[in-house]
Amino acid sequence: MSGPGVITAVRGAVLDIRFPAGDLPAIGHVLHVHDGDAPEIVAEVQSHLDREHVRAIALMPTGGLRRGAEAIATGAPVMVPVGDAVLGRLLDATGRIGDKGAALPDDVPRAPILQAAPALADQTAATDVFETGIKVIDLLTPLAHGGKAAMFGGAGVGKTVLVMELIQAMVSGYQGISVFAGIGERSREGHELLLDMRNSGVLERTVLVFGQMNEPPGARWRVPMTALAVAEHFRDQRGRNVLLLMDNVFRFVQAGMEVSGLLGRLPSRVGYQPTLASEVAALQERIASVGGAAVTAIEAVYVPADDFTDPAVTAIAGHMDSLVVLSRSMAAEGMYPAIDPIASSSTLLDPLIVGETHARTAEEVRRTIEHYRELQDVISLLGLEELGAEDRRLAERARRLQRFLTQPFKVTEAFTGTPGRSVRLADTIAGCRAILDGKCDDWPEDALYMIGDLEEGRQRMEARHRDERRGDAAA
Ligand SMILES: Nc1ncnc2c1ncn2[C@@H]1O[C@H](COP(=O)(O)OP(=O)(O)OP(=O)(O)O)[C@@H](O)[C@H]1O
Repeated sequence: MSGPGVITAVRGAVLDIRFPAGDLPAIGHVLHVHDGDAPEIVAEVQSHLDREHVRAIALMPTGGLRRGAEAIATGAPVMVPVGDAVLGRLLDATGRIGDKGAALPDDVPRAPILQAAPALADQTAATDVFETGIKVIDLLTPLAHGGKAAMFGGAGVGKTVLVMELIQAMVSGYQGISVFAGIGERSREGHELLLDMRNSGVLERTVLVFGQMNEPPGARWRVPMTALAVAEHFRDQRGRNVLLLMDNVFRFVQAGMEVSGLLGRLPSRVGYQPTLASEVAALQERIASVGGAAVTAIEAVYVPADDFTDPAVTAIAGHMDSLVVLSRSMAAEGMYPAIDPIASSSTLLDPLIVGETHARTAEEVRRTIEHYRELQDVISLLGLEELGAEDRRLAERARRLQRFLTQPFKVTEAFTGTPGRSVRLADTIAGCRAILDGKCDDWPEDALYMIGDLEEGRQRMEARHRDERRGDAAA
């Protein structure tokens, strides 16, 4: 532990601190800065400038901080409260309570936010399917229990709605602990989530950690690490399964880019930090299953300017087991959830894991929709009628499959007016099989739009026939 340091420069979130020569705190260690009666500021050492000076990034606003203030190094990384005491609570990146509730007990266990990933030999592979009740996900991009899944999409295509629906679907039926990390998004969304969780009774098994867009870059950059420290404690000390939800991981990369710029480092490709790949890996590799306890991660990833070749997007995608890609054109057509059946994928979609029927059905659904897309140019020029009989049949089935894979969500009930549906995987597969096998060829397309299982479509169709007959009789 070093003796107290003295702040020699403050430039926004960047602090330079002088320590006695030969007694510098290590990189990644925390500094507690005190300036008179002002509240304590927590900062993290980022570089050693010379034998006496370190440069640190503050994880809190530094407004009003003066040169000459004292910085105390504790000889450890930022330590945040973990364990049962934080269940049902909202924390910030430095572990302070953000929900106006009671203070935490003094003896609450604490864990460092920076830790190494578990050794590869200790990790267990993720091959059990985590059913979500969302048709298109369960069929085409199954999520792994203990795996990592990312929802990729540009602005406003439905990432947050999808993550919220997954929270609804998974947390309520889940026996483990859930940890939600809100990274760099609107702070309103965080408070809405807290209220929703409290009302649905899942809050007591959940920990919320927020570093939203109104907070300094250091906080947004460290908040996923804080969430991980909480998740790792439940996994390693308590042997509990943990569901880790992160919205939005792109904001973590962006905050890292801001920090890198503030520290005066030269940018790399597309202006990103030169350490992009290692920063993403340091986060993603800690999300692992060890000794029978699994951490399952669901991450929303913003895709800047809908460019899927963006270096941040590709760096994150490389770590995922399931890639859920949201499509702007599907969102524009109202085909929600706007999950692109062709671009999305999952390593679980293998006959040895999900079984022969599931894998074959998924493959046929994909092939049919892909073939329809290839025909799209011809159709828009000449119309569906000009296709050959075989192509036309395929195109009609593809359109029915696309509609069957839409689904009303529970979280959108309030503004769509349609109650949410959850569909069992077996019913999803049976529905797609029926469409592929031509059993719904004479159904009107809109009977399949925004329904749960196929039975609901049948009821909708029969109700419509009844109405028509009644109308005919009245006429
Ligand atoms: N499943 C859905 N059903 C109906 N409407 C939806 C659905 N998903 C998204 N929407 C519509 O799209 C809008 C944007 O969704 P959302 O906020 O999830 O997008 P986002 O990708 O998270 O956006 P941002 O990048 O701005 O955070 C919603 O407000 C809603 O109107």
